[in-house]
Amino acid sequence: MIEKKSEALCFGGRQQVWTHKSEATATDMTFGLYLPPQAEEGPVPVLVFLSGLTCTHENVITKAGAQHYCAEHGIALLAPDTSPRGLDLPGEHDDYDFGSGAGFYLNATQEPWDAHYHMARYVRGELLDAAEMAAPGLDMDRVSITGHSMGGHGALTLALRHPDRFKSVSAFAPICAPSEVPWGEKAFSRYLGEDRKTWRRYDACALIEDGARVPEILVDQGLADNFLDEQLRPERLEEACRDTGITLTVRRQAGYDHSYYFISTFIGDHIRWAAERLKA
Ligand SMILES: N[C@@H](CCC(=O)N[C@@H](CS)C(=O)NCC(=O)O)C(=O)O
Repeated sequence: MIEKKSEALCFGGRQQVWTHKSEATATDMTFGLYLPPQAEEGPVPVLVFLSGLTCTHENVITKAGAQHYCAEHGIALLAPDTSPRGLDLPGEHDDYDFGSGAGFYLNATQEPWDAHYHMARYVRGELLDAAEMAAPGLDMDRVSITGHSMGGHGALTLALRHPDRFKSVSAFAPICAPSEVPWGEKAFSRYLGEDRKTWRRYDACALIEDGARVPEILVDQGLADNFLDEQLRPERLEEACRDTGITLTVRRQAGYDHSYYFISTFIGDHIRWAAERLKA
């Protein structure tokens, strides 16, 4: 069952919000879906945007200014939530970087998180199925992925793990090596347990070191981002990609911070980059 919660006209297209029941999370899930004007005429490709810590489906659809570029290129934007909602697991709402708003796009194996926190499975499967149900005009053979911070980590790891599913991947200020930084160590040890070997499939650098490949990656990173050195570490991704055949472009943007002001400045480039690959 899927229910439309809202719809508004935006740059000639439709910005919608939908809610549906998810088996992966065993909760209701909400997502934003922007249908560009071209969706009235025929199937359009889809760009998934995964948001960062503390976000819901709403941040990117209200703050990134993406709809203008999606309308220009005839691309739908699919924006899921960042965690299951409506639960009250022990400690779930205590910290901004763990639990609600911080699902880390993985499949938890540790109690009590393993009953609900399956955001990797959700994004890869049910989210795409629900979007297709919401808008049968979407071309689900042409799907790309991008994201911000924790969502950049999600985009990189999902694309590396499912290179046939996603036609391209890019990221804004991604957590490049979560196993090696405080945000990732905290989340992974609680969701996945203390055995660090199990963390590797949710760490972009480890996945590449273990042989996962995508043809190319675009990253934008603000140099005035407070989280750059402690949490994000784009230089680790550059190291991991060296001599692998992956064409990595990291654009270091002087003066930009971690916020949606940074994202809205460069979102047009990421949508165009995805459009070129979705339409190739
Ligand atoms: N300590 C910060 C960290 C959270 C943060 O910066 N979140 C980023 C993603 S990692 C974000 O997109 N926040 C929501 C927004 O700016 O709209 C806070 O709680 O606001």
